Amino acid sequence: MNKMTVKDVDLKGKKIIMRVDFNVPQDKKTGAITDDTRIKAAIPTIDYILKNNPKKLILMTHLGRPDGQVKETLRLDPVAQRLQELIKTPVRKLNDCVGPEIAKAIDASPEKVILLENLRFHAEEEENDPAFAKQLASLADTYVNDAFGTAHRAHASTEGVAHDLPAVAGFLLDKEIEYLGKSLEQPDKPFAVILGGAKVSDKIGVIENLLTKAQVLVIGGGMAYTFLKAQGIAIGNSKLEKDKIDLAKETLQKAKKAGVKVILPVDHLVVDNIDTPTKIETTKDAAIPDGMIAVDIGPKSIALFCDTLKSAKTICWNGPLGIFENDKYAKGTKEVATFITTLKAKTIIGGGDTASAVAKFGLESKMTHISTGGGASLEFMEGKVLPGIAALKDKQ
Ligand SMILES: Nc1ncnc2c1ncn2[C@@H]1O[C@H](COP(=O)(O)OP(=O)(O)O)[C@@H](O)[C@H]1O
Ligand SMILES: O=C(OP(=O)(O)O)[C@H](O)COP(=O)(O)O
Ligand SMILES: [Mg+2]
Repeated sequence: MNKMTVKDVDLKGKKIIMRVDFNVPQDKKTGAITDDTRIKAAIPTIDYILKNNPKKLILMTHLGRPDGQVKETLRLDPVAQRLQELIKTPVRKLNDCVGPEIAKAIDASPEKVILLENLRFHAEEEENDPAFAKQLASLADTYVNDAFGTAHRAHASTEGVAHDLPAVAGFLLDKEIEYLGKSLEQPDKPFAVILGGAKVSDKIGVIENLLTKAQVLVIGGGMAYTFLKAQGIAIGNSKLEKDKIDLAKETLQKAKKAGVKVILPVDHLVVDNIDTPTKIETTKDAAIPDGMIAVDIGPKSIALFCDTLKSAKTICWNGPLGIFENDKYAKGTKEVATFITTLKAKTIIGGGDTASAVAKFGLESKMTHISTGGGASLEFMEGKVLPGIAALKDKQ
């Protein structure tokens, strides 16, 4: 990567502000962190900075999508607690991320490592508001970006702040770009992409560009139902992105023209209620009965997905194929994940939740690479310049 890193700047005696992606999966009921991969992934950079005697290391991240409001369940206290355990160094967690009181609290903190409160409690973060970015910048002397998972967002903490301070990359960002760049430049063919998950409107747009790279596209999870609807198939109350139906239709036509094989689920596990189901059934075909919600792909789809993937030489996967957090809805994701580990193929997994699924099934060491970024790795794969990376200083 042609960007300066923490190794290229003087850290001693300086206040360093570092954007990390600690947007970790949490248990819906208790708020407990269910997977700390993203916290662990930032530790090499944190350790390196601390070894170089900075005055302070100020960490900042978002958690979830609170949409500019303070949401008690999305405060970062559990993240600070886990970070402190992992780095074996005390962490001071503050209750906001900007303002004179925060600047004072940082200076007064006996702890060297500070974690600011969830950036997305302020709408200005996602608006990339220059005044908000300046407030963040005013807390430090140097900016480090190690948030690969959020590098596709042009937000105040990932892009704006880089205009106000010397801005360099951390080791995770550098490593992710290096790896994905090398392995996806000329992937061994057939190259298959598996797309699932819940961020349909965010990620459906990447497919068009992927049609020039991949030979096979397997679509499951929350991503599948907008495509099935576009084909006139009944989807009950399953996840639907209404204003993307036309885009899904066009995408399917473009894929046909480009000769890219698109595989969608042919059966599903459906429930009447996600959290408290009284009915759990497998459909006989792709159609979903009225009032029912698809929570996983069905057994015929598992077989079809595995059969489609068996000859792939490179597989990139973002987005679980069902609501795997619930063991009853995890079979599709688990079986396909297990199957691809048996292939002679390069397996690249990306995304906070997909990585967490792979960890839950104990398959981490059997995949070729696990990236901390889902949307970020998809946009990188498309060939887009990620704004969080573009804003950093070029190597001289
Ligand atoms: N059929 C489905 N309906 C609703 N949500 C789903 C479905 N299948 C998967 N999901 C959800 O998608 C979420 C992850 O999506 P996303 O954030 O896009 O993936 P990643 O973090 O790997 O990039 C998971 O929390 C999972 O429960
Ligand atoms: O979890 C993330 O992305 P992912 O779900 O695509 O892996 C990142 O932290 C970005 O979060 P966002 O999609 O709310 O901007
Ligand atoms: Mg996610």
